Amino acid sequence: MNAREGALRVLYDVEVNKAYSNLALNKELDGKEYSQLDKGFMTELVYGVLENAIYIDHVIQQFSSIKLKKINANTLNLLRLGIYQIQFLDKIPPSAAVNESVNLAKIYSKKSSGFVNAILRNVIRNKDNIKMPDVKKEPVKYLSITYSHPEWMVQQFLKHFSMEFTEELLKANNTTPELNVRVNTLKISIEDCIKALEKEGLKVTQNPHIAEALTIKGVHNLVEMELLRKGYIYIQDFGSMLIARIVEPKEGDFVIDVCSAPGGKATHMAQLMKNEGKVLARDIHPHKLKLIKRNAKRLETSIVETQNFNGKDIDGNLLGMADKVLVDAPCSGLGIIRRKPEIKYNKTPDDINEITEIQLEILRNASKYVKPKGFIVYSTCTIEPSENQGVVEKFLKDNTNFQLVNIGEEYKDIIPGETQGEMIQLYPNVHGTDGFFIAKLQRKK
Ligand SMILES: C[S@@+](CC[C@H](N)C(=O)[O-])C[C@H]1O[C@@H](n2cnc3c(N)ncnc32)[C@H](O)[C@@H]1O
Repeated sequence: MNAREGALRVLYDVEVNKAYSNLALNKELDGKEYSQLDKGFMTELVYGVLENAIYIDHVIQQFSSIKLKKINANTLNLLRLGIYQIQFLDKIPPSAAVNESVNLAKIYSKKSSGFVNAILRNVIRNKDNIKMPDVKKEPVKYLSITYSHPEWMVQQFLKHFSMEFTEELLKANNTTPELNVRVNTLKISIEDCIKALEKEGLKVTQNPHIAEALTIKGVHNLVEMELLRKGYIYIQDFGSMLIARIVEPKEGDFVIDVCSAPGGKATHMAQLMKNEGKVLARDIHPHKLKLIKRNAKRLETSIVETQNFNGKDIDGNLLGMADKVLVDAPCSGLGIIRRKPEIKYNKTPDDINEITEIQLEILRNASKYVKPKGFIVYSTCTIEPSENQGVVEKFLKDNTNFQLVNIGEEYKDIIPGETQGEMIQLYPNVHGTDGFFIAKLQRKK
């Protein structure tokens, strides 16, 4: 098995079985004997194809008389893999890209090896003459093909942002995020952790806003990293870390995290509480509670208690009991396209309308657990205003007993970039973080 074959299998899984790219890739990497080099190359191929799939399909359609819909999944993915290497990877000789795809076609899609060969050779000959839509006449189509985002998504972004901002956002969505980790200060001091990472030959930078947040460079094998396995660090985006910081739980607090799996923010809150008090970590999916438990065990956050509970229901036993409540709501994920590029192809405009109803219902129910003068934080990893400000504004309309905390002002020391308003929105192209939204509300009495 080589990297290209592994990549083909992962792409099949993502396209046909609708698997998440990160999970499908881990499944392929797990337990198979790939070299370190092959693992890296396979990851690059999978994400490269997924990030650029609309553009690549546009190229295929220019050279194929057969419509894309009529081409079977393996043949199509072999063409995509070939074109990605020809068009985006200077280090691969184009002839090698063609030969490898043709050889794999002989195994995975026997009758189409001639077709794969013909299309890829044609692409090599015409690689600098790919026809693109005119940006002035068809801006949506141009952005959609150039940056491989579906047209409806581009239109949605253009409703809220300028052409220039949208283009920067789409570009940023196709980049690989840097590796951010949170130091688990329950087990190690920040200073000692930085020293230990540097001892492993890694380049470490401490975030200027959040002391426990580090960026590390030079990691070859994350899974084998001792500091990670032993719970000294937790992989987490800066934007995500900001959320627990804005919940700002104190030692001894009772906190409810109503949508908590896999427990990134729940364990961070327990860390900020120095393992004193209680974090009730709930989720609708029982199998995901295992992930929270595993993380809490590894990080030694002993105050995290898991519970299977649907946020669409109300728990009469907890009314007015919590000092702080976190609703890290399920969302369209338009802020984490860098990590899960398949979001671009799997989501529809209807998904957004549907999810806003659920988000509002979960927020309404969760607010009932807040003590007088207590707080509730609503966060998502999307940049779609109807799921963010839209939900909060609707909530505030019928819940006049809550008021917004001006987090742009109150937490300006930890929020990256320019001062923001009462609610904050982070963007990959502006802040270099995932596209998180955060609002904090206080119960008046
Ligand atoms: C954005 S993720 C949470 C991430 C988590 N807070 C963290 O920091 O690791 C949203 C979670 O909400 C859960 N979820 C979806 N619908 C839910 C519902 N109706 N009630 C409770 N949890 C729900 C999903 O299973 C998912 O784990």
